[in-house]
Amino acid sequence: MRVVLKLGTSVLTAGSDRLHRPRLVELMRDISAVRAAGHEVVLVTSGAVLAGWEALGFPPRDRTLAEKQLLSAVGQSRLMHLYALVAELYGLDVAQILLTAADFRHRTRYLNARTTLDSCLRRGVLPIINENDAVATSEIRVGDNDTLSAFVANLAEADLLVILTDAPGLYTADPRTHPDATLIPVVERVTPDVWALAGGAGSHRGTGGMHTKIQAAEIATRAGTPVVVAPGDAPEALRRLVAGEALGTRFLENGTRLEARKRWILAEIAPGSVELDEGAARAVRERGGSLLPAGIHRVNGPFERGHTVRLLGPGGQEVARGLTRYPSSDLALIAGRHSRDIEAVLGFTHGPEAVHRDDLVRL
Ligand SMILES: Nc1ncnc2c1ncn2[C@@H]1O[C@H](COP(=O)(O)OP(=O)(O)O)[C@@H](O)[C@H]1O
Ligand SMILES: N[C@@H](CCC(=O)OP(=O)(O)O)C(=O)O
Repeated sequence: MRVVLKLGTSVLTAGSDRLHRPRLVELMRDISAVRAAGHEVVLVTSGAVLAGWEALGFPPRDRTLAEKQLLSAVGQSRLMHLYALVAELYGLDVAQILLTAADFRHRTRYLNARTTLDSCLRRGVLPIINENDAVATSEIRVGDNDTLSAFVANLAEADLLVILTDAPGLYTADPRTHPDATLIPVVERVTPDVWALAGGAGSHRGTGGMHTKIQAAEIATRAGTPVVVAPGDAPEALRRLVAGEALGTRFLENGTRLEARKRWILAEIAPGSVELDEGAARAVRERGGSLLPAGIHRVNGPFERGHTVRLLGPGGQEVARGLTRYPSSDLALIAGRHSRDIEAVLGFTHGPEAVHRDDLVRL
């Protein structure tokens, strides 16, 4: 299972006004146990602003963007330093990936982020993601890490998104102000009724309260990834959730991940195409295999890396549609050649496939 775990500031501080070291150790132990059981974990963390505030001796609260940027610039490296220290206790290496909304919007940046994330997971390194607050102006900010974690779950094609927070889950009303509110264990679909539970603006604490968690749930479940909002102080929360235990609120996925992805690929406008030889057309059509450059005899561009292209059989009929890993200019140079020659021809490689089977929809 590939899990994206989001830790809010409230979890990392454990009710105090600084990063709570013992809590970090507990959380890392939980992550390490889940990884030892064979799962992949991607961490999305908040806490940079808080860490900066702590490092500068708790200056008076100032919620302007400039101050947040300063505090996160100071705090991000300290936050990572702490993560590296506690990860080392469990023999884990960590990697820092800082993203903004622009990285999800631009195809090439999106694909590059995905490649780096994949490389970390392949090498057993724990990727730790936060918003790049220091450079994120209002137009390119995601703005809150709940939403960021949903974008990351899509990027990573996660099987589960776990959002740990200081509430035990989604309640029928904000439990801080409504002591009689009760836990909702399962949300089948994010409807207006569900949105209404988050309370109006102003009832939220932290960056977004429950509102941004529901938004994250909507984004991820729509792409086929289930989401759990659970209490960050529950012992071994991640291990228990991955094992299927009911804890907090579970938002059920809306269709399968593959269907969501295929819908997305088919919805793309695809002016570019590649013409396949008989063998490649058969491999793609009959076995749903990846398309290698060797099976391409003509490239009809222009198109960029990550664009949707039509895969045409020898008779000119469209056999499939998929996302190309190479732009048309590069693909023209490696068409008809063995994948092991890619690096020699281009001077770099984005992998052996022109279109990977995960990115391909047969027609
Ligand atoms: N319906 C609700 N159920 C649970 N919590 C809610 C609800 N509405 C608002 N909240 C508030 O959302 C808070 C969690 O969000 P937030 O403070 O932003 O945490 P984090 O730092 O983990 O993102 C809870 O402490 C709670 O006061
Ligand atoms: N990027 C910011 C966190 C923003 C955020 O969404 O915080 P939270 O509501 O605590 O998850 C930081 O590192 O401080």
